[in-house]
Amino acid sequence: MKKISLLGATGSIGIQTLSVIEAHPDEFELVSMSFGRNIKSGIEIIRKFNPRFVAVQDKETYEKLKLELEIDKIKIGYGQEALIEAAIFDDVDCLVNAVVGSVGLVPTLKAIENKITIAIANKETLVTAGHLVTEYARKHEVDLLPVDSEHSAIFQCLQGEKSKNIKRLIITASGGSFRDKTREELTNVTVEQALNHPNWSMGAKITIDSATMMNKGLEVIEAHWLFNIPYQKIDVLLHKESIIHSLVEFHDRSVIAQLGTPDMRVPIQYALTYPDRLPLENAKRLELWEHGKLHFEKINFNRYKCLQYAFDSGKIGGTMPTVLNAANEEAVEAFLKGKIKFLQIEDLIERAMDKHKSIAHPDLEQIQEVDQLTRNFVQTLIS
Ligand SMILES: NC(=O)C1=CN([C@@H]2O[C@H](COP(=O)(O)OP(=O)(O)OC[C@H]3O[C@@H](n4cnc5c(N)ncnc54)[C@H](OP(=O)(O)O)[C@@H]3O)[C@@H](O)[C@H]2O)C=CC1
Ligand SMILES: CC(=O)[C@@H](O)[C@H](O)COP(=O)(O)O
Ligand SMILES: [Mn+2]
Repeated sequence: MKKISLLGATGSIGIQTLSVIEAHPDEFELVSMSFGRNIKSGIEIIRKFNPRFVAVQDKETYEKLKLELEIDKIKIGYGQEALIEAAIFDDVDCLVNAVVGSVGLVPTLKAIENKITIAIANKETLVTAGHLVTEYARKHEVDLLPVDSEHSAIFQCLQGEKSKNIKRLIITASGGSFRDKTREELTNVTVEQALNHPNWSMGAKITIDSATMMNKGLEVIEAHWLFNIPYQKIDVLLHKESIIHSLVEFHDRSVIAQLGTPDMRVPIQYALTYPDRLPLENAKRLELWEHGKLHFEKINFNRYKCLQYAFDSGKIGGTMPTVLNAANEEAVEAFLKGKIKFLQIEDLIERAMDKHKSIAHPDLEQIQEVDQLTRNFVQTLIS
């Protein structure tokens, strides 16, 4: 029985993780969990899965939850300390980090210190402090298992392979909601249009990231850290069907790809069962003949500026990816709230990066400081 702590239980990845846990009651047990403020969904999950500890985002949600739950044996808490407690609660074997944003960083580091295997969906954590997370994982001999579909694909392609034989990683990108629009046509796009991803049903933040192509940028940085591969050996390929989840080219020109219908339960379950596999009964089988043609296109970096910024920040290194991530988190939130236009997201990121002088090999404190300063700077520009 694998004991799971799940951060971000009410989200898109969280709910799908719970469906995997529910499908295999003899394999997995939910020991602890967190959510933000979505108390209705949180209570449903608590009643169904009976976790021993629940963390919520703030005191107000905590007070409401206390009134709703008459079950004494569930411990609850709020804020950053509670998020950490949920991550490392009692005898947890595996932390599924499915929270959104860099708030997931410290709980991840603490879980690694406690020798808990990490199944990581929360890509912002790896972008903002990939060197710290991977150094910690090496030092404490903890597995860092990818949940993001592209990284799970690469991870599966690399099973039994030596990393010295890799020529390049090829990360596929759907192009997001606006892939058929020109840059000019992006000027007045709405939040509702941006949230309409062609292939995946996901949380709001990542869906906007897909539309700006920042999601792919974050994934490039995530791949750099997870697979210890230089940026020069990472390519992005437009593939609008999201059937090929990513590919690895080896020195002998052989290319291995991982395919499947777009269903996040597959990479989630693989991270939970690795190196084994379990059936996923109600997942749609891939029948390639149903798709007829698959499409591929070269990336135009002038069209997708956020992807260029992500490569730039990764190559500069130090605290520059922290700035990229924090500026993006703030800008996307502002766009979702209707405070800025779609194309201003990339402008704000560019301005934050231009202003910043990267600090090499930052420690946690420096990362947190740069993260906060960047957020303040972007908020000032917005207001
Ligand atoms: N969705 C997907 O298919 C994929 C997602 N990912 C990555 O996985 C992560 C989660 O994505 P997704 O599930 O789509 O996101 P969602 O927005 O659907 O869910 C986010 C979860 O985090 C909680 N949360 C949000 N902010 C805070 C906070 N400040 N403190 C504590 N908890 C918080 C939310 O709680 P509440 O509901 O109460 O607000 C919710 O449970 C992201 O990093 C994303 O990039 C990667 C690959 C695919
Ligand atoms: C499901 C998943 O892993 C997402 O990150 C997905 O990749 C988004 O698709 P695009 O960013 O390619 O549009
Ligand atoms: Mn992805």
